[in-house]
Amino acid sequence: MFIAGQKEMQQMDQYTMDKLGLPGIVLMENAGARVVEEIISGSPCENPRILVLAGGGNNGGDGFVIARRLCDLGYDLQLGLVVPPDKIKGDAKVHFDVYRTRQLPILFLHDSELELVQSEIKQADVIVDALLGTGVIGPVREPFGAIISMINEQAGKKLIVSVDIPSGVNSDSGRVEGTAVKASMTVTFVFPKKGFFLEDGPKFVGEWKAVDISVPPSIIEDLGINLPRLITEDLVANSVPVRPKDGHKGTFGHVLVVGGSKFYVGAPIFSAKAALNSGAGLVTLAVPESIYPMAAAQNPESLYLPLRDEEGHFSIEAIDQLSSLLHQFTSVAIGPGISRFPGGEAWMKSLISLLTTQPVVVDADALYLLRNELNLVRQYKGDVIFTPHPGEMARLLNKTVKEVEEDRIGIAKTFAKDYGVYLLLKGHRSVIATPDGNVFINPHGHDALGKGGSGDVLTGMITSFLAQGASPVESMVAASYLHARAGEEKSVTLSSYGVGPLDLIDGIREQLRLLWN
Ligand SMILES: NC(=O)C1=CN([C@@H]2O[C@H](COP(=O)(O)OP(=O)(O)OC[C@H]3O[C@@H](n4cnc5c(N)ncnc54)[C@H](O)[C@@H]3O)[C@@H](O)[C@H]2O)[C@@H](O)CC1
Ligand SMILES: [K+]
Repeated sequence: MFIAGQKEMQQMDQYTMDKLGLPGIVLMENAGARVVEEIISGSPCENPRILVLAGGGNNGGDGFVIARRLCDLGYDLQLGLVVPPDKIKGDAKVHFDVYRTRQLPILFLHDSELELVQSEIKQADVIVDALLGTGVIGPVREPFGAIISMINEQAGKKLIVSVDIPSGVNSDSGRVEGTAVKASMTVTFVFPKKGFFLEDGPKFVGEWKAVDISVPPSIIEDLGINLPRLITEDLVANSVPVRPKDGHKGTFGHVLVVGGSKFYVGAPIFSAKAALNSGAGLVTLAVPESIYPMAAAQNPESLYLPLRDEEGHFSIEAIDQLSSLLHQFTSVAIGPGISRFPGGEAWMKSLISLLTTQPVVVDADALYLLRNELNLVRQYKGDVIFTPHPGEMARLLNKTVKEVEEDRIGIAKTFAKDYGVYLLLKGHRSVIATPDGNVFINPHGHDALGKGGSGDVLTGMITSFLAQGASPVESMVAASYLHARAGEEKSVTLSSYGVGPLDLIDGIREQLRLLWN
């Protein structure tokens, strides 16, 4: 499934109207009809009182269709119009005129006391938010702001259905500059909007569903646009490497994890365990020799390469030890727990120069150590995957975290193209970008994952899928999704406070099992 922004939605609507000849009022009628179906199926009681709040743009136009159709179905319905009727134009006016001609119930709220709105909101069982759609610009003006605050007082108590997007959320950035409706459910047209997955958006959108309004599925090809894709369970099922029944440990690849230091003993272990429990045939852990006994005692499932160290971090001799061994590994993860050690930049440079064509996942402080040698990455013959969190991304680009968070898709896309890397920008909703300009968004994520060690688990999973023969995109898509779903599910039994990296690995096994059932 694709994800669209305001401009692309406008292009699609325009194409359907102008080139295919389907009038906008038909699209609006379809849109309203689909929302009505969802309201009925989500209704909290048999005879709900429904309040439709409509603005003056086309989102309000959808609201007039919804209100008319609900009246015709016999529902106890009230339409509240928050703009003066003479402000309604175009397709919305056509449907408004039909509504008026039919003499269906309407309250003119633009010049009435806000107490009236308040009492209507309180009486309703279901509130339909058709105030503002993708056309919102800047913070919501009054009386929208006050009305939205009243709607939000009912959040969690009543069914709040937003039409297309919660009013006040920017469909491109997810930003809420003033206030926005906290929807229980958003029924969106054609494709989910970028704003559902960015910045404030996820906190407002609730459960969402994309519905068909007769914009044809071929439209993306017809318009020749490259939209971000949503990571779905189907995409993941097609991305996780299939295991031949007669496979042996040689079939499933050999992962090398390079990391660890005196202060970070656990990180490389989490990566190694995650790699093994996501199906890798063999996992070797290359750690500084001073932490090797501890690591091996904690994690006997891996093979070990204890490397020369100096004060608890890798020393330059470790590179010589690795040089004749690297060819035997199918995929390599560098970084978990490696730390920022003196001479680390030169150390990283030497290690990257030794690798030939294996896919390499670069994470954590390896990203820091490589920050001034990105040309090496560009020249590398194999695939390189970076998995930064927003802080690491900001450092790679000399930007602030705020700048990164304000343009996650744009930044990920540009970086992946500029340096020829596959990039997984972590966050509440992770963004994946490829060197050829494709973008994927993970709709899952959970605060249970907001702990040290979660990222190491993700790195291990990606490297594991690579070792089993998946492409970089398949590995990132599958790992990101299953990792997030594991966090969500584990939080149900352990609470989001209680989920740790080892629980996460356990949850990933469960997710893999569910995928194949
Ligand atoms: N034919 C089409 O184009 C279709 C459009 N659809 C609906 O149309 C919506 C987009 O319609 P529009 O482009 O008319 O835009 P909206 O209806 O989202 O909003 C535009 C209206 O909001 C006002 N506005 C903008 N920013 C504001 C702010 N900060 N505070 C208060 N008022 C503000 C504008 O003055 C204008 O009246 C979609 O979200 C969707 O619901 C659907 O009906 C499907 C078909
Ligand atoms: K809306």
